Amino acid sequence: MNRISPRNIRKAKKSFQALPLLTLPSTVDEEKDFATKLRHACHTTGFFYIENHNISRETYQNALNSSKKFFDLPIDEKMAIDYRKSPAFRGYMNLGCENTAGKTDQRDQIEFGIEGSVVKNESQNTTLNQKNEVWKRLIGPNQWPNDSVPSLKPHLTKYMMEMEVLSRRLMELIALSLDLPRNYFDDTFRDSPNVQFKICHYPSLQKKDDKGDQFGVGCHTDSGYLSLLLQDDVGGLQVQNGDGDWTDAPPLDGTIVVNLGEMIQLVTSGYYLATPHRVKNVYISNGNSNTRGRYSMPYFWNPRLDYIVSKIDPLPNSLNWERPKPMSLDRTDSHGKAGNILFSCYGENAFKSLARSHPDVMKRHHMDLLL
Ligand SMILES: O=C(O)CCC(=O)C(=O)O
Ligand SMILES: [Fe+2]
Repeated sequence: MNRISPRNIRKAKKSFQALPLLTLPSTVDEEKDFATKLRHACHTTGFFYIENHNISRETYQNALNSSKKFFDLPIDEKMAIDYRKSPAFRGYMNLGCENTAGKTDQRDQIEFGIEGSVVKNESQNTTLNQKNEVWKRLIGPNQWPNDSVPSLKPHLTKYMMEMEVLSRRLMELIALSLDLPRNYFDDTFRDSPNVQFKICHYPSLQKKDDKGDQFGVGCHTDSGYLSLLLQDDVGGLQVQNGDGDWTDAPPLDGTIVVNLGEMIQLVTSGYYLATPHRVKNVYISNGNSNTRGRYSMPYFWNPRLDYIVSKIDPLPNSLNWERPKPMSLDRTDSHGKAGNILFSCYGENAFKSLARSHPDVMKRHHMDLLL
């Protein structure tokens, strides 16, 4: 099979200057018109804002406020839920723990997923060692700071429940936008989809004139289907267009930023785009650089871990290409690394993506995979 380089796949993407704002339909009558707009946004930018999303202000403000309380705690209290204790990469990640394409990210964060129990190897009662079931290692419990910030668990659990409803609705609308039956993606997300949910804190730059090139997270594409981002009013998120230029995705009150991941790019044979993005740290004048900064809540809506990715084949003829078709999509730019191979099993991609960014967890819990 012919391969084109990730650089050329990027070139094949159409340029954009600003990101669209879409109003989710309230009635079935509004869906057709919405689906056309959604198709255009997913095909040309892969990144857009939504309003009328039904996530209540109370729900997301509570989630954000409780999260800020956590980040304001002394470091030893935050480290009580250190993510390195978790084979499933869950918990608090201090500054310096994460990298994108080998460069340290300037953010700290708490990682959550679906509540589960560590999967054991039945015969030996030890942690799994079959390399081909590597995705089972992502199943496990969350770490909650129940003693230090008791409100965090109920507030984030409520937020995640509302985001699940929104994600399922968006997948239904995405199916319609591709001229597919509205339940087309139901099987992909049945039982327990691999939700990843994070609260990120991007510390302020130290000085006003510190323009620099300090990134909270470097240029990357997300690995799943949908990423739904709630950001505070600080800003710093940037999106790369088809010419390689960067467009700001500033905060718009009451909206959620949606972007598409590598899996949906793959299943649509590149008709929909997984768009590269990054976050720049900014200077906040009233901030103490240790505790204040930008806060964001990215929610990643991913397939169930054992889902074998299968392309929509053929893509409906009604989908017009407004840019050249990519010749191959079995490799993409992922987490800033060119030539990232995509496995057919979604869970393997998910594990690999975390493994790359978090070598400490690999050394502590998954040494057998490194040998
Ligand atoms: O915090 C943000 O604005 C974006 C975060 C992001 O892109 C990610 O964690 O994948
Ligand atoms: Fe991202």
